[in-house]
Amino acid sequence: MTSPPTVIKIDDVSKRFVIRKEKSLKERVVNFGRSNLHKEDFWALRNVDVEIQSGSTVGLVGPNGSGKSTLLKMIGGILQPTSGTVSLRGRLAALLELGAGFHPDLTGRENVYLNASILGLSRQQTDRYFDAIVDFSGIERFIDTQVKFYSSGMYVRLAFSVAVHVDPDVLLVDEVLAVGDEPFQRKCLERIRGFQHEGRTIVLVTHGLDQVAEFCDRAIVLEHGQVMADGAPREALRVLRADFEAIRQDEVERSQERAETTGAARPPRARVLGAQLLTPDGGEPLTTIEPGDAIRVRVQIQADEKLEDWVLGMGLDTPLGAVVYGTNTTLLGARLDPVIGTASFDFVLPDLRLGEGAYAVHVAVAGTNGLEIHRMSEASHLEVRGSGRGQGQLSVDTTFSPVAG
Ligand SMILES: Nc1ncnc2c1ncn2[C@@H]1O[C@H](COP(=O)(O)OP(=O)(O)OP(=O)(O)O)[C@@H](O)[C@H]1O
Repeated sequence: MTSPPTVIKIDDVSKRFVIRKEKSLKERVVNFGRSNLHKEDFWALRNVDVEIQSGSTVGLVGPNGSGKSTLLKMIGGILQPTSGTVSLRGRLAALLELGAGFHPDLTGRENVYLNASILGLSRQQTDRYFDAIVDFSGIERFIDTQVKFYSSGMYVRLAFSVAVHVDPDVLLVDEVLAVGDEPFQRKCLERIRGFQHEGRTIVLVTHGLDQVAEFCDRAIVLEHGQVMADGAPREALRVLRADFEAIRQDEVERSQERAETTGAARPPRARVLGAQLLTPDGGEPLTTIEPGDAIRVRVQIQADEKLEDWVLGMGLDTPLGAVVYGTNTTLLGARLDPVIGTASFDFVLPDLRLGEGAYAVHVAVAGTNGLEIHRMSEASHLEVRGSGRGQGQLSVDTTFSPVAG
């Protein structure tokens, strides 16, 4: 079998922006008479290589400022790379940041024609699609209003509607979809699904990781302008979650250091060392269960300083990080004695009626004031075998019968 042709080829692409910064007062005095701005190079993308095959749906994910929109704009031809090349085959339609593509002083109607012509449609072709475009957008009342008076949701409605009606081979969608209301977002996602069935190529920038898991057959994780992971969404998202966790932990540590230097009260140094899953009697390690089995989660923590007034939390997450279940010692009405050094604690979960699949166990130590001290989001992993009688995160012994009469 031959693999589908490549429609987007990003070859060793880097993008540099020049940032102008205000000089400090000292610099202004030293450089008196010259500009108050100094320039600094900023690399938004560095040596990115990506090939996207026809018919695939790719999610571009990553922390804020990691270069996702820059890469998407480069695929869309809105930005040129500083070095490297981007090539694209087929007709492209793009829904990029708000403001791109539409002229503010023109009406919605005029913008539809302008936009469609930029995307390669003749006036006659646009005439044919026009009613469908306006109908899908749901903003017919405002179609003869200048778009500068549109709300961001109205704007996106019209822009998305044009993008999906011009028969594109490649559809680029930036996060902007998120400003549409819920029914419209649903409609867009349905349309994107339709596109997938028709074998079109879609590149989606999003922070909705569940959207990536649901829609994409591939995810690319960008961080600091570089590709950190590229592959099956589940694996790529695991890398991203680990990154987020590291960023979060970094922030906690920085705020602790800040508290130290300012003399403010800071939480004690403590961390989760790990967790093991055991049979309920605590005898055997365990990795796989049947729905309805019980498990014992043994948690180890380390307190480098006396840990008082504290809370221990534990929970189960899907591979994408959605919490399926969580609890903590406050909710359970348990009082924790002060701890110093290492200590272990058991949570016993009887009758765990989880649906088939993989789950991660998270564990966190927090103060009774609610401030988290340390969290381990994948302290352990649990696999639940299924009965094949249902889907989702719950296992239910559902019965079925026709109603007589
Ligand atoms: N025109 C520009 N001039 C200077 N810097 C820019 C410009 N456009 C983007 N950047 C910078 O490049 C970096 C990447 O921006 P980009 O918008 O691609 O990130 P992103 O991953 O899409 O972020 P977000 O999730 O916040 O939308 C950011 O640090 C941003 O400030």
